[in-house]
Amino acid sequence: MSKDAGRVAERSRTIDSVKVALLGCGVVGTQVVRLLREQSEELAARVGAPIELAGIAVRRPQRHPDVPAELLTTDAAGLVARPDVDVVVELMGGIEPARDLLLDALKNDRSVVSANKALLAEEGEALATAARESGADLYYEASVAGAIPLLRPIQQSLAGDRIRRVAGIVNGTTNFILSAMESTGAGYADALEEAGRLGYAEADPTADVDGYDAASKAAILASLAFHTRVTASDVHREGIRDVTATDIASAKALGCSVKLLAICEQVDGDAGSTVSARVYPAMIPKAHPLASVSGAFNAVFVEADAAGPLMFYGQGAGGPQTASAVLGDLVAAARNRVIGGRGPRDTAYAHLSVQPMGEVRTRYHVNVDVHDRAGVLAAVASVFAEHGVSIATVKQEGGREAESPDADDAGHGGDAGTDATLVVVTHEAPDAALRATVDALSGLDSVRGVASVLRVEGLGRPVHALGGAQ
Ligand SMILES: NC(=O)c1ccc[n+]([C@@H]2O[C@H](COP(=O)([O-])OP(=O)(O)OC[C@H]3O[C@@H](n4cnc5c(N)ncnc54)[C@H](O)[C@@H]3O)[C@@H](O)[C@H]2O)c1
Ligand SMILES: N[C@@H](CCO)C(=O)O
Ligand code: NA
Repeated sequence: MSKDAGRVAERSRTIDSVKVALLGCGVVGTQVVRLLREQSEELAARVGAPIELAGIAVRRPQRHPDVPAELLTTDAAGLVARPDVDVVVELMGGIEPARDLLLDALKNDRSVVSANKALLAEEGEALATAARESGADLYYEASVAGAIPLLRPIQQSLAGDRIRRVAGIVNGTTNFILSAMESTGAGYADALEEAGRLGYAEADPTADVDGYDAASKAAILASLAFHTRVTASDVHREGIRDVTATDIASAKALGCSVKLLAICEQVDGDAGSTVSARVYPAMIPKAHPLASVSGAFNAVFVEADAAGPLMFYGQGAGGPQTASAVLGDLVAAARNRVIGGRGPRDTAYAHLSVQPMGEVRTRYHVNVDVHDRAGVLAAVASVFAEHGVSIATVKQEGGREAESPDADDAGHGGDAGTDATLVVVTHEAPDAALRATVDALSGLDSVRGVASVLRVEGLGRPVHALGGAQ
């Protein structure tokens, strides 16, 4: 009998209840405690043995009057090291001390359940290695898209298929802000304030609005979908701070919505396959199902060779919602303890390198503020052409006809009433070419400035409304 199998067999002989150490009792932890209490009999029936809390590590015990005092401890390391603990549920967040605590737990054959995307995105390899070596389980369904069952379908239900792309809305706070901007015409600052008032945005919203949270989730998704290792720092990241009410209005005019997308793709090239993982706000056609995902909801498209497109939709955040995913993982880990099984290992065998962002091909919507004078359109178009960026459509907004029909038309713009905006939508081009185009445009005499650049993502569907084939 192998060392692993021996350990598993020994566990199944000795377990008459599954003992859980809970680390952290905040928004999610409180709900996990509640559900464990309220559903204890059903959970015992599903697992085959009762799930019992061995202890709860908190910072300030006096802040948890609803929890039996004998369960509370400020000594998280001591709790994890207790010999009767079978599963450690980590809901503290942050990298340390969570990392060391979970590595210790796994090395000592405690299974681990965590909702900590920052930790999983950064230290997934070390944690998976520790789990593999000890034969313990490592589950983290709650870390991406909260309540939505997503990681288990990717890892297990689609294990026989080949996933090509995982793309979607994985941050509820930013989706709430962008939806509010679209529905009310509000600016970014007002929408953020509203998100804070309703409890979606945290006091420091940086992780959400600057895309760090979504980048961690993208790293986890790309690693699982493509059987490789992608960390948060491998993910190209742009947040939503610079999205303006004008961007949203421009998108609307083109039949699009602006969404903060996390996109993970396997890219097959002559030199082999690479993985692209990126987070940025992009226009998507309103006809695309992701465009109608509003408020704090999440939705993720998974495209696999045989299965085709699949969509996962639901609440990606919130105490009870996230606790649902944590409990699902806990039941899986507890069942394995009771019956002597073991969950699937992470299979990071592909060792794919990450495609540089400059090589990623998408379409772009560019607003160029210009002096409305003869030749400006040709000058702007030639800059796109020189950089190999093909224009699909161009439209002029404002300018002499619209704003100042009686103005002297000598063709020397720059004075009030002679400004215009060229709205350019391109065909697919490499990101580096578009960046160089924007830099060069800013140097033209006739250009007042590049007001905005937003990517346009069809996500597998042609963007007919914007002109030209993709
Ligand atoms: N809230 C959500 O909607 C949501 C959704 C998905 C994932 N998550 C993840 O779940 C985890 C928990 O999130 P939350 O919203 O419950 O956070 P929270 O801040 O409400 O709770 C965390 C708790 O852990 C405690 N804690 C932190 N360090 C500790 C330590 N060293 N020892 C003991 N206690 C400690 C804090 O005092 C706090 O009470 C995070 O990793 C978060 O990213 C949260
Ligand atoms: N802050 C995250 C919580 C869920 O991970 C969000 O807004 O989606
Ligand atoms: Na999930």
